[in-house]
Amino acid sequence: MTQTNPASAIEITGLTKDFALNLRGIKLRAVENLTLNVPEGQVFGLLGPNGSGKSTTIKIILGLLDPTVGECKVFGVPSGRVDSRLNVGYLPEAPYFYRYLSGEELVRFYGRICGVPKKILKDRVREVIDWVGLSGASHRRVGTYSKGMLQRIGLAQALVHDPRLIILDEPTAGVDPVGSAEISELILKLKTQGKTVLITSHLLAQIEDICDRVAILDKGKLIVEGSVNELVGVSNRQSLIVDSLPPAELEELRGWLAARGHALNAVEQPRTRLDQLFLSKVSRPQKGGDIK
Ligand SMILES: Nc1ncnc2c1ncn2[C@@H]1O[C@H](COP(=O)(O)OP(=O)(O)OP(=O)(O)O)[C@@H](O)[C@H]1O
Repeated sequence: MTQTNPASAIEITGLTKDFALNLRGIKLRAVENLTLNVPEGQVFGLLGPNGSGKSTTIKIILGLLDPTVGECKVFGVPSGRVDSRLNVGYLPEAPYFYRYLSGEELVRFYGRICGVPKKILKDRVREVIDWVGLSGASHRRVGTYSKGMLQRIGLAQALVHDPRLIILDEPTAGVDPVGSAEISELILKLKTQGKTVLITSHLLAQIEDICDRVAILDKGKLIVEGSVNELVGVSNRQSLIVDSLPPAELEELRGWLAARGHALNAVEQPRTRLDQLFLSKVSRPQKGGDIK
């Protein structure tokens, strides 16, 4: 195995992907000259509007599609090679699971496909199902699971072979805010275990909360890439949160700042975020019960 950059989980260089649309040679450029580095051990958000090339990029990382131009390496191994996938777990955008299998049977099935040794498979399956909070429902048929439970069992199948890189395509699509917050918590736990997570999501507040870095694609091109703190922080301003001031004292403060050459730019009532309000009001489901 040739290891080019040990600090990179994914290295994409000059990647272009064209799809042939018809026999007359009309092509659609889904990804154009993309260069991207996903550092190992970080949560990385791949963002962009519908049709911007996120899923195409993921399929190339997974070796499901070949690049037209450029290259993609996973832990230093070209993504077209089968061994590049040994350390990758994948939760597709709309996973299709065989509905008559129980959660446990499903995860065991994927564990066998991924080569988890037989003697540890049973314990490993229980461990990951417990980890995603589905122990109490592991014998239920997957066809009876709610959307949130399906995403959790999908996460369990992606983790069963203990991969170093986990790719999650829209893991919270259609999941309610409680389920969504729990998936965010699981992603952050994966990070504390040293895993690399590549996630796509249209829930930008969630991405901001959990990602170290993000890349934004538009029409197949990389528009922005960087650390979330650098991208959304405003470096030349500060917020001070104080108890409510009577108008006279507020004017005094404004004058005090003006005398020192500073402006009081905004006086606002702090607001809680709607998702935090929602989470503080609704009950969390019992583990293994009707998890949403
Ligand atoms: N197999 C294919 N054949 C032809 N065109 C395709 C194919 N797969 C994707 N495309 C086109 O490539 C472009 C990028 O699609 P892609 O699915 O990568 O976008 P996306 O960012 O994942 O979108 P979404 O957020 O809707 O999932 C789109 O214009 C899409 O129609």
